[in-house]
Amino acid sequence: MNTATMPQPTPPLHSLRPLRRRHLNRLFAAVYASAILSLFYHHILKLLHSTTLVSFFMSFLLFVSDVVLAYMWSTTQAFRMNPVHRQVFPENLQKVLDRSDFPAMDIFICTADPFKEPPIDVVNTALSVMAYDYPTEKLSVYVSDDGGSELTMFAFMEAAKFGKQWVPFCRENNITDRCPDAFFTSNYALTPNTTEIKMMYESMKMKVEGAVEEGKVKEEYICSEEEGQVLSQYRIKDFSPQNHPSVIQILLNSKTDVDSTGAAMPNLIYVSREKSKSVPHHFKAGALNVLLRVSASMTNSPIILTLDCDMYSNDPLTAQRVLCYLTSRSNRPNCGYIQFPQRYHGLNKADIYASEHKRLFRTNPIGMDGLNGTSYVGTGCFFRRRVFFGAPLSYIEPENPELAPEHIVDKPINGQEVLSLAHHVAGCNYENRSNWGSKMGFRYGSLVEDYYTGYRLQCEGWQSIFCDPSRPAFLGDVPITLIDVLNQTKRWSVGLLEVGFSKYSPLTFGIRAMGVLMGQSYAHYAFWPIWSFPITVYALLPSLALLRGIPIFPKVYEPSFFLYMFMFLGAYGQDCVDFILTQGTFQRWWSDQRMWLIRGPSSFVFGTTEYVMKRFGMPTHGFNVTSKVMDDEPSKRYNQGVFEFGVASPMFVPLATAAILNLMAFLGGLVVILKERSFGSFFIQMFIAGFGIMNSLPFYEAMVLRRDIGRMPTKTTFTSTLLVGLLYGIASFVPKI
Ligand SMILES: O=c1ccn([C@@H]2O[C@H](COP(=O)(O)OP(=O)(O)O[C@H]3O[C@H](CO)[C@@H](O)[C@H](O)[C@H]3O)[C@@H](O)[C@H]2O)c(=O)[nH]1
Ligand SMILES: [Mn+2]
Repeated sequence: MNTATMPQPTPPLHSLRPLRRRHLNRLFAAVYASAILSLFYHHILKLLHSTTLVSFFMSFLLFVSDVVLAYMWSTTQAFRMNPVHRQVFPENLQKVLDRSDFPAMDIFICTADPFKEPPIDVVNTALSVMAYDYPTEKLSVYVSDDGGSELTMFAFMEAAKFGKQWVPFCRENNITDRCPDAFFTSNYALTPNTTEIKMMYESMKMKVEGAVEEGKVKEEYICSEEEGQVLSQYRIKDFSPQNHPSVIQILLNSKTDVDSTGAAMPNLIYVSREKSKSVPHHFKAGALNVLLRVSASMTNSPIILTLDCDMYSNDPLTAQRVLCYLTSRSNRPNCGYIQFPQRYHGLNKADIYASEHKRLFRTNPIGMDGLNGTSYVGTGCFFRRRVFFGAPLSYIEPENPELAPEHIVDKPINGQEVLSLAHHVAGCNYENRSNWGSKMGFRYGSLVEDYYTGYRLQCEGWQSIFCDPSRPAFLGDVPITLIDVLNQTKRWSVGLLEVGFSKYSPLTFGIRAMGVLMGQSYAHYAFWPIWSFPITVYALLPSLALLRGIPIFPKVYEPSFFLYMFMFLGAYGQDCVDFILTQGTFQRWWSDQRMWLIRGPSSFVFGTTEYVMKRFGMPTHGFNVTSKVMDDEPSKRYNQGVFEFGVASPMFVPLATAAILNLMAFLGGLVVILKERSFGSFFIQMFIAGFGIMNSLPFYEAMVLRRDIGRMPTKTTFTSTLLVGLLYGIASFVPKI
């Protein structure tokens, strides 16, 4: 596994170094595992000695909670056994590979809704990659528009024109921020040149945003008959996002379109696949498979980059960094993909919603990279096209040989032959009775198609590499309201459970296919939502018992008290250290653990419920696209680090309930302690309630102090207060033991 010393061609293109902290991690894992065993022993004694049904039930709830926590702890150890650090040296690339030998790349950008994903942002993403420091004629950008919208098409027609100025501008001035919006909001040098290009950008932006505001492209924006014809495809009878024929448009052709300096432009192709209400479209995975085939019919590049519409390129050298791994035969001979972390711009200082997902996108991947490679996270990932056609040693031939990864396209991309094949493979019935989605392409069956696809590829024997350069390769938007954040993780929860409880569960199939540690890493995510159980139990049970004056934890100074302390401080402490060591701050870590607690009774519980409903065939939400719109007011509050509630969502109810209950319990607990002089018996319960209060501060503020529109809706506060009353009522029937 440790391959730092493998011979490499000189000069080196990349290096790998295991982190020293792995030794400490392993030692700590052994100590902590023994503590878990002692805790279980303590639990079993308590269960055996419980005298009443009620005390048995409470002990049992706590025991199951701790079993879940221990299981999740065991899965996180896989990430800690061998974390590695990699470096690439793109400056050496051209000594090894001539620029003219760089392989061609197809870049896929997905968008699904022009009102949640502003077309001007999608355009920015596309322009940022079209301007890669890479031979332009080897780049092809394919935009998938699941929103089937003339607004997106219009935005890209404009982008094609502006791109002819933007791409050479970046190249000639050696610009680093090649996403126009990022460039124009940075501290750039004011020259006549930049002022001119800024004006062009602003004029494009105004037209595109104007069209979105109107909801349609006005006649005055349409410059030519050809443009009118393109847009007329959307204006046929019964055309809707859910029901329409395929629309494929070559907006730039690298063979014929040149930029303002006469150099070739990259290909830019717009694709909106055929949709029919009666045919399942498999959301993003379906869109990506259409792009796989459409791109095969046109360019069939051996390397594919997938991007979400909000993830713009922040480093023009990224494609070259990837070549550093793909050209040298590294220690990963079966490397199928290279994943860059999802990183974000515009986070507030404390990252109140923990949108950074540091563990998911940065800490855990270096752990998996030290095993057999990291998971696929949906965006910022470069694949070899070959991985979508079977395992490394068992190639699966697609139904049409023209789609095979080795096939060389020698026909013009705007020729009739290519176009008719492209429309054919973008048809909504094309995949019927085929291997697409099951053995070929991106895999269907989970709402987290990224996680699932990467997982299945790794089970087949493909490996991967995690590349996390210090300048982020891609930057994306974060949701800025709590409900968007919770809905996003709710969707992930549904998708993850779909994998966890499928016949390909990492626990069974995964461990057999890729070994215990890799299997455990994937199981960690598959069972992510089960964290809801211990979090909810710990949020409610100790407080209710405290209010009733029932001690449920060991007394201070009892040996098992120290066990509890060690387990809490040990797990939290290690988590905090890991977080801060990956370029984190204490403040952001605090937000991160708070969001973990918040997700428990909300996203995770509701996600699990939705999963169960789905299993029983009841209608569910599907892929609810996260909004990337930055409205002024919520944006302002987000930047000030204030939580945004605003809507009366049922997901807020358990959270507000726990917040109120913890506060009441803490105050009630003080009374109990003073009355009974029993501080020692209730210390842990007081501590838990107090910890709950510390984490609930934004909730109290939102329920009581705030008057702005983002406050907690009165309805939610009212319902939660009633619920606390109800819970307390039920608890009062419980006899004191
Ligand atoms: O029917 C659909 C639904 C979504 N998308 C696109 O999928 C991407 C991700 O959607 P988003 O709403 O931003 O979801 P997130 O939860 O932010 O995305 C994370 O989780 C998804 C899986 O749930 C992955 O696909 C993403 O890559 C990953 O960043 C966007 O570009 C969408 O346009 C489609 O193309 N078609
Ligand atoms: Mn997203």
